[in-house]
Amino acid sequence: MTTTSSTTLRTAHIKAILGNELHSRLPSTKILLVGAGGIGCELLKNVVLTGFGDVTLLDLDTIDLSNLNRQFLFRKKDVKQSKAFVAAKTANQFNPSVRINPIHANIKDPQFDVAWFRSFDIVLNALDNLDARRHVNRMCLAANIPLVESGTAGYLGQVQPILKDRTECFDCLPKPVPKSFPVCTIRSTPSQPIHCIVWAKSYLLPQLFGEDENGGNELDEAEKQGENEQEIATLRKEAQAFTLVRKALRNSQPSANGKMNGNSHASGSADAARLAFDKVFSSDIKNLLSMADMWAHRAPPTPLDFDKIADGSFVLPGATGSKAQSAQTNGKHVNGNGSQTSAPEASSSSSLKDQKELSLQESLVLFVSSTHRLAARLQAGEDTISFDKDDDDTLDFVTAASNLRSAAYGIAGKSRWEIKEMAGNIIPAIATTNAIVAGIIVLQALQVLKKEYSGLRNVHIQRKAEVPLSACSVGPPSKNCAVCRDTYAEFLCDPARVTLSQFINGILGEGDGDGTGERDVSVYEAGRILSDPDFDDNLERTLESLNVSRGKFLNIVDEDGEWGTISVAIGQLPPNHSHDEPAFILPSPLPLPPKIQKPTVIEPPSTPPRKRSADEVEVLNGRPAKRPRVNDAPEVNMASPSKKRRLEEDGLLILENPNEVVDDEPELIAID
Ligand SMILES: Nc1ncnc2c1ncn2[C@@H]1O[C@H](COP(=O)(O)OP(=O)(O)OP(=O)(O)O)[C@@H](O)[C@H]1O
Ligand SMILES: [Zn+2]
Repeated sequence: MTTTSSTTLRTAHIKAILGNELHSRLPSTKILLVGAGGIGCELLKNVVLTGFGDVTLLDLDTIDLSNLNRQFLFRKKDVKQSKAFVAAKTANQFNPSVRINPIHANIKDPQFDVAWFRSFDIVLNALDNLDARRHVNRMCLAANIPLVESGTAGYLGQVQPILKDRTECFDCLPKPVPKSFPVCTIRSTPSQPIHCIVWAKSYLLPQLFGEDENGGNELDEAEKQGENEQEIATLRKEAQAFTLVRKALRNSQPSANGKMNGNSHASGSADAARLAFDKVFSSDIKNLLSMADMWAHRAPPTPLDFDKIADGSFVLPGATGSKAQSAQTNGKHVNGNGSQTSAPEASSSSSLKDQKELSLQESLVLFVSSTHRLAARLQAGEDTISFDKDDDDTLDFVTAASNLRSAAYGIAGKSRWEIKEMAGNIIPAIATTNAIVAGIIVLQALQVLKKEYSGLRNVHIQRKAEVPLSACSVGPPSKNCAVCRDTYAEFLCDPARVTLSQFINGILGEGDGDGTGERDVSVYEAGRILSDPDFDDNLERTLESLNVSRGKFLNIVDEDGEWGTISVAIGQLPPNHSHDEPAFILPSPLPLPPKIQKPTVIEPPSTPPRKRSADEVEVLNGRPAKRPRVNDAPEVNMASPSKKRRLEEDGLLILENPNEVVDDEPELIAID
């Protein structure tokens, strides 16, 4: 059989489905596929088998053993290799005539600038985090390249085609913020297993093995939010007392084999695990109990007793008879120095051990042994240890500590398996959901390439047996979106030779102030403000000295809120650009932002504008401003911070929250 005939046979079916015209375009269509994980592997397979011929596959990660259950392009021998390279090599065998260019890198790296994005016909996202998704969304808008965005969470999945000025972008709709808990719930009044898990993972583990020496910032914040002052003061003292335990963990010699030493005095030196236990599960709880008010309407916790748990005589209130006994020892024998002959982590080779609930005594043994293992790592030179769901020592520690805390607060315990899932924020990935999503991505991509925009759909995979897939028409861009409503432009330059004022004047050009030309503007990079009409200190500095480089965006915001924001991507000069020419190339034509309907503003009292001092404004080299004007979140409407500033300059004081105390402003007018 000749090569031609085998190719013809290979493509006969797909050609019949797609039609000659579209099918013949696929080999030369340039696709960027971002992410070679669960969705990415399925998608690469689809892309290759559909007949696309030029694929760039980018992923920053290496293969982990836990990926193998669903990332079917990888085998055990590939663990620790680059995902992009292995996926490309495996998928190439499905169709050797496809060019797959693997890149092992972060999509946010500066070399992947707008011009690079523009070199593709379409971008397909197979990512797993908001930050990277937002970045690609923005780059595709700036480059005006269609994007198909996707995601799965267990049985749920979603595919969203995004076309500039035609559809909603990824940021048009606000995204849910990750769940957080009030600091006092975590630190003193937990009522659910997750509170104890978060405490063990995000408070106790960093306190003992991480950088955070007193968790002060969190408490300062809680105080500002108006949480109970006395409780905060107690928590502050509690945090300071960790210093002693941290020292012991870094200096003490844990007893042999990770066995717990029931009596610190008997060993001649304080045992660090015992010290940690006594502090957090006994003294700290006793301190909290001394605040009677706190327990007037809720069940008080029970301080735990190391020795009694170790010898099996500890009884929690409410536990009675044989239940109490089995809850504590599980019938296991405990020897004289408090070590259990079969520690849970060593007791069984079966994975079932991960799924059983630990007795109080087993939690204690695990607490001591994991503390010793982590302390040994610090003593062996590790600077700090933070939680990683795949690091057995940290997972054991969090399992033990959260279960002990749950016991003290009368909360149900959780197995190591459940804790891994909860502490690791794991949403089980289901290969079938990934496969369905990957199939839909290709269908939407084909729709985009055919330019049949009426057929574009936001598709959801849902857990409804009657309607497993829902396909909704795509919405238009949101009028208020601070990402896709910007006017995009590109400024090619050598950041070491271009000043901020050259940039501003160049982009605004010589117009008459009607969207172009000289007008009052502020310039931002991400959350930093680089200049505004009252702050000109940076104007003669180079972009490089302001840490503005290739791949970043500078936003030009109209001070009067009359014109839309211009979002300028910084790109590279062409290699043949002469050194004698200006060190930048302006976009042609210059960006012309749309006119904005001016919001009605209450006439403020006239007060002379106040010049800002340098330390009040942006602090360069990445340090945050004392009082940042805008935050980093793309949802922020860039017009509103400057509107807020204008009002402030006009004498109105805008409070961040209703409790903010103002001491130097005698007259306040409350406005909504
Ligand atoms: N900024 C980024 N640049 C490049 N690749 C990225 C970036 N952020 C995430 N990725 C990649 O996106 C892929 C997402 O795949 P997936 O959701 O299956 O995650 P995973 O890390 O493989 O699995 P799990 O998180 O369950 O261990 C990962 O391979 C990840 O490395
Ligand atoms: Zn948008």
